[in-house]
Amino acid sequence: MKKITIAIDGFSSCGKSTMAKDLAREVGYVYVDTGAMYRAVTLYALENNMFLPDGGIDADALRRKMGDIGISFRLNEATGRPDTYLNGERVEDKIRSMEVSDHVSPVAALPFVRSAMVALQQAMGRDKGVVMDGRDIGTTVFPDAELKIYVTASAEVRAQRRFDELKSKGMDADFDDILRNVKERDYIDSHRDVSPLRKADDAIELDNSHMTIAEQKQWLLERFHEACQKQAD
Ligand SMILES: Nc1ncnc2c1ncn2[C@@H]1O[C@H](COP(=O)(O)OP(=O)(O)OP(=O)(O)O)[C@@H](O)[C@H]1O
Ligand SMILES: Nc1ccn([C@@H]2O[C@H](COP(=O)(O)O)[C@@H](O)[C@H]2O)c(=O)n1
Repeated sequence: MKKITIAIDGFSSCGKSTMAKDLAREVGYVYVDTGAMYRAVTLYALENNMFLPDGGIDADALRRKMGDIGISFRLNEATGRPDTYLNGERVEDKIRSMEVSDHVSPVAALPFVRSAMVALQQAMGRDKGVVMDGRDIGTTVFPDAELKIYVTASAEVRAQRRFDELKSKGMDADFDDILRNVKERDYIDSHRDVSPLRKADDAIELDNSHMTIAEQKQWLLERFHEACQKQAD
């Protein structure tokens, strides 16, 4: 069967990567978490003191250093999932911190950051057989993807899911703080000039507010088989 490209976009913390990883594993495709790439650039900027005292980013300093930022994924044998590496260091935990979450959207709005990440993502998906999740995969990275999904859920449901996740990992979590971050990122991501978050015209919308993980996995698998069938006809 010919491999296809699957683009999963949507708001923060709505379950995109959970769905994407599950599907990739089920059908033997490569999974790419593009949010992790923007998070890695943000971590680099934080660790290299590129944020100004007022919280803004020193864009010129980051632009000069873009060539020094190496982002890659390596399969974690224990989890069976890819981990994110920044210049050879495994940064999977660091990039999920609240500090990175609080700084990532302004970094991801910078045109030179986006063009560098989009080029990497297009190279990763060149041979198809990829499930990629993010904000602009169906609109900018792979506008010709055979299957595009746009996931939504209420901000409160999403914040609760993230809160539960952090608690279950034994990490500090404050619901109001998470809700504020989710809403703030949604706003910046959907209002930036370059590739704002929006549903591609040909994307299938899924509101998973009242779905279980197992139900959304099954739903996506069905959409995958339909898209493959359409491709074969
Ligand atoms: N249908 C669901 N019901 C309950 N919890 C869910 C559901 N889907 C995902 N989750 C949980 O919600 C949390 C956020 O999911 P996930 O990380 O997949 O979202 P995301 O959209 O990829 O987020 P981000 O954009 O921030 O990377 C995870 O803890 C995940 O296990
Ligand atoms: N294709 C993408 C993916 C992500 N972003 C930005 O990164 C932030 C973190 O992404 P998560 O998926 O890990 O939540 C996100 O809020 C966006 O600002 C992006 O711009 N494009």
